[in-house]
Amino acid sequence: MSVTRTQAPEWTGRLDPEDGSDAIRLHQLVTPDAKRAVIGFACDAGVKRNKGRVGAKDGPAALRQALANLAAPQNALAFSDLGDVVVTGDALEAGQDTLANAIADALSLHDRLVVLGGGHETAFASYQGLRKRYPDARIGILNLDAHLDLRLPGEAGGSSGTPFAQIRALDPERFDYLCVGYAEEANTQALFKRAQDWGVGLVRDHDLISDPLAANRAISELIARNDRVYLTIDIDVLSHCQAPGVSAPAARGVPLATIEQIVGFVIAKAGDRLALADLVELCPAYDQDGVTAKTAALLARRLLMSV
Ligand SMILES: N=CN[C@@H](CCC(=O)O)C(=O)O
Ligand SMILES: [Mn+2]
Ligand SMILES: [Mn+2]
Repeated sequence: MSVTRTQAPEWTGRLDPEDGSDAIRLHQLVTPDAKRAVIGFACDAGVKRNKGRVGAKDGPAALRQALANLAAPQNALAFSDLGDVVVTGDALEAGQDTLANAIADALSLHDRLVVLGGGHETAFASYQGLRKRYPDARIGILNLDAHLDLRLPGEAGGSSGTPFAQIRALDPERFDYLCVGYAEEANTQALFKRAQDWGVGLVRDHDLISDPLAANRAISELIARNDRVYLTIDIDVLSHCQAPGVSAPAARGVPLATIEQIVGFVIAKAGDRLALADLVELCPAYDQDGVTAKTAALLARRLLMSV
């Protein structure tokens, strides 16, 4: 049972020199001390404690691989790779502490950091890292997820199902949480009751299917009343066709184009206030043709490359 930091791997991928200097892919943009950065959280402990199917520990490597060959956009931005925090066995709390400290340090050097999970226990570390960097800020939490993840920690402690209850326990007065894309049948009434008691904003998957812009007003309001926005994307918010490689695939899910629209909207509205985002629950062992990693990489690319 231990926590280690590993160096960033070397990024490699396809090269197209015959097409000239504009034929750039993301692996060619990785450089130290860039404004944007990624860091990985290689951890199975949260999903294991939550009785899910494990494999999220391999998420960061699969995401890097899927990112590497994506084409760079016009006006591409360089980004840094800060390596991984690796949790072996059940050392979840120590891993979350290490990641939170790494995030707080990174946010003084980089203007946007994208954390590659890990299960949704990543979020408890992400939030604490952002809070350490900005102790006095009002932080709005936007979670794109089929699940509310408001379970209470059990005897073993937190898990991938508890991050937002744990965040609230740190400071109930300042808790400001909006969950977008939840599936009614994937959350018990106990969790909905808790969400109501804690003033959680909710936008249902069905509402986003009939109107892709259904969450935009609630998102605008969240951004307007906070100094910082923490965006956390649980890839199981998408349908199992788009995201089979997760612990808990969604039978229905929100369409990818709608999630892309939402991420673009958050970036445009929040600007510099969106300093931290994470992508969680990718489980490569169940990922047919790497489609889930490719999907998650589209979202990570947008977060890294957009101003
Ligand atoms: N990260 C959270 N996951 C879901 C998992 C549900 C399931 O395994 O079916 C939750 O706890 O609600
Ligand atoms: Mn989740
Ligand atoms: Mn989920």
